Amino acid sequence: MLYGRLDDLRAQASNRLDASLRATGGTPQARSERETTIRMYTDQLAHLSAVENGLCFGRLDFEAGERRYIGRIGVFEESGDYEPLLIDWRAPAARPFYLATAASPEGVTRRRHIRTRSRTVVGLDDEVLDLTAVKAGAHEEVTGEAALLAALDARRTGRMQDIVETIQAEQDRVIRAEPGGVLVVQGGPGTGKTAVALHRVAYLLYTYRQQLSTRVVLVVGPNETFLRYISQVLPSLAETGVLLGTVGDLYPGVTARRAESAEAAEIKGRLEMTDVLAAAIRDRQEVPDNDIDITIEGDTLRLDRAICEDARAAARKSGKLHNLARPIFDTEVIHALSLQLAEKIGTDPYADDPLGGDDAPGDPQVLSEADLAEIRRELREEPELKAALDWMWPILTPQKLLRDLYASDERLATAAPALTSDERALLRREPAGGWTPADVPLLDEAAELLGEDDRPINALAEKRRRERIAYAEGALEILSGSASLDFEDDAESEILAATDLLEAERLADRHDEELRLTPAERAAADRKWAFGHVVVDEAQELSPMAWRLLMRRCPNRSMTVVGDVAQTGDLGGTTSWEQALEPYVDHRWRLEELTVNYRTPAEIMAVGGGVLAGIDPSLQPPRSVRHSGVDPWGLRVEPAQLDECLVEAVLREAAEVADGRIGVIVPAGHEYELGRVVTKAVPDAAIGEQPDLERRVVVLTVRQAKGLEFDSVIVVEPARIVAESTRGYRDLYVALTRATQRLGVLHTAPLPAGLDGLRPLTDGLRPLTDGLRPLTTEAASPANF
Ligand SMILES: Nc1ncnc2c1ncn2[C@@H]1O[C@H](COP(=O)(O)OP(=O)(O)OP(=O)(O)O)[C@@H](O)[C@H]1O
Repeated sequence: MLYGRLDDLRAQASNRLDASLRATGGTPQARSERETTIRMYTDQLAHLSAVENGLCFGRLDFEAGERRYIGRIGVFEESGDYEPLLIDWRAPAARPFYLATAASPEGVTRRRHIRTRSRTVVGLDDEVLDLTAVKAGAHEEVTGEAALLAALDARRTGRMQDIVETIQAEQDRVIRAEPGGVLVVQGGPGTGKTAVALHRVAYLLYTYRQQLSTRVVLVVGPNETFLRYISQVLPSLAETGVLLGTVGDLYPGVTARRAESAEAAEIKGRLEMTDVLAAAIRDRQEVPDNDIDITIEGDTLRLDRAICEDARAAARKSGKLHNLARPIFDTEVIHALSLQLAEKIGTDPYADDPLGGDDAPGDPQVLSEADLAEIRRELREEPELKAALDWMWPILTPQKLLRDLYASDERLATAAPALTSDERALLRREPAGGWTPADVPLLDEAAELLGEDDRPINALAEKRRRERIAYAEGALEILSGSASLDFEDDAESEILAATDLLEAERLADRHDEELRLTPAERAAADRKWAFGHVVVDEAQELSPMAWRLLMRRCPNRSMTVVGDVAQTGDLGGTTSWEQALEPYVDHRWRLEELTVNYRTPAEIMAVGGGVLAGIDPSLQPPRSVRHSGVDPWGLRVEPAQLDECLVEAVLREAAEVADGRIGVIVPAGHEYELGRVVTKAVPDAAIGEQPDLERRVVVLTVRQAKGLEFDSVIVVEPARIVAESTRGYRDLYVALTRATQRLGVLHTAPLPAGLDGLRPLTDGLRPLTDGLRPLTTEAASPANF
């Protein structure tokens, strides 16, 4: 019945779309409306297709006999009272599905999880919400335990899946929290922070669609690979129109793919770079050491240091941004030079009047104000002077400012005296070669400090608009035919002309809309876009400069910030939310903590916990929701055997996880060398900048593995991972917590401190496991769905 209704809705949308596509011609307004309709029905069809799988996944039975079905979207009866057939998981009426417990049943007597494959029910899990029926050993904090464990034990696919069927109570609270202000969601590895953040976006769009769909929600992730990994989640929840990006993507027109050292990125991320940029701009406001002679109409004028210094002081004092202050600088210089000329002319009683003025010779006021204006105009056109002005106060783009700064030891020394010479050397680079992600917040900051002179762009836009109005007026004239000619009365025809013009303007604006992009596309192209809500994932990795950029994009401070300060790997990242957020919102941010680890089985988390204790004994690892029954293994080998053993380990893990995914996490800089070793045995293993996560085996660094997960993980050379960064132990903690089932550690050097919970493989690389063991499962018969 539900799928029948879904098919009807699809057929309806499809017919309407066809009709809109078939329609042709019409007024510009009709065409524009058709465009909107086509977009609307296309979106509707995409939404209805997205919910095909798992359309209905839950049922609630209430004490009073009421029954509610919970699903991915709301579906209503076609006629009558439009009774809900299926309740959208985000609607308040669906909430007991996630919150009701035996201790607090909210009127619910039974919660049913319905598992489907295509359109067929393949399993039901019932929970009777009655304290007397609670089974010994069941987890009280977990709702829908059987369905949850089935989801957690499922093989990974290389793409993150939605969790809409098994959202847990502590996650539900975060998902449905009010959108205002900054909400920080802190949680250890695998606590569902990413999943929660994405479901929160879907919830906010459902609840506040009007405001958010036009202002757009921005989701920021740590890298491209991660964004691809999560990219299916929102579409599977029938939500599109959200902008996903890294901080490096947030400067329109710049693609930040250049690599650089972690140390250089850290320096660029420091807050003091705002002072460096401000100083770099001041450094571009130069005065000449020697006087510059400008010849105009046979007279030589002297552009001396004093004139330039006064002009510079006046332009700086204006308080305008660099590019916007240039006209002031020009005016001051030109004014001083024109006075020089006036003085020359005025003090030479025998001079011919060069400008044909009619002042009497000998009169000190030989030039009229009009003459002076003419002189100034001529001076403005003088190429020599123009070149001098361009040199002294150049109009700068952020790109030029930064490129020139990095390319010059002198400029760096002047702008960044507080950095050590070694630090400045890390910033030094030749202009060609593109931008790094850490450059992007600096470009953004520079754009703010330089100011954009948008007058030429506005003038062009206005010109285009007028052309379109003229065109639309023409179109209207043709449409209205001779109607306006029938008016005899002058006044009336004037009124008509005015309304015509209004209509023409409206049509011109409509025409603009016709060419329009979706709000998300417009947001991506606009540096000054103010997003309706911003979600930051792996937020602990953001540098202070990156925070500044994001706060600029979110002036209403409606943000969800998710991360784990124990997992910070970037040298410029934060280990304190307080420190990161205080400059922008002071103490006005809320903290929610997620405490249950859904990804990593308890055996693996015990190993991770040992490393975490070494990082900071006050940090608690999250509680794992399940055991796997498989202890993580460790194998020390001779360096000469490493390649061979790595291949063996990969093959054996592949056999263990059948069609699951294996992640081989290696020290940075060794991904290609070890990747080649692996690809010899597994030719389609993925390596590289943006590895394909859907391949069975992926070789990657910790930085690339951030936020990802695999059925089985092999960590290679942990001591080297620790040694390569001052945050090496945190990196190791991240690496150890990527597995959903199995973990192995292969090493040639002694293990780093804290990593002593591994089971040594004394007998080589024989298969170890007796399989995963979920804690409890309870299945009801699929018959009575
Ligand atoms: N309620 C849930 N039901 C089913 N699966 C869940 C649930 N919560 C989390 N998971 C699963 O647990 C895994 C970890 O979730 P997620 O990646 O969101 O965690 P995280 O806190 O962002 O981890 P990390 O900090 O390590 O990146 C994912 O596979 C996710 O689908």
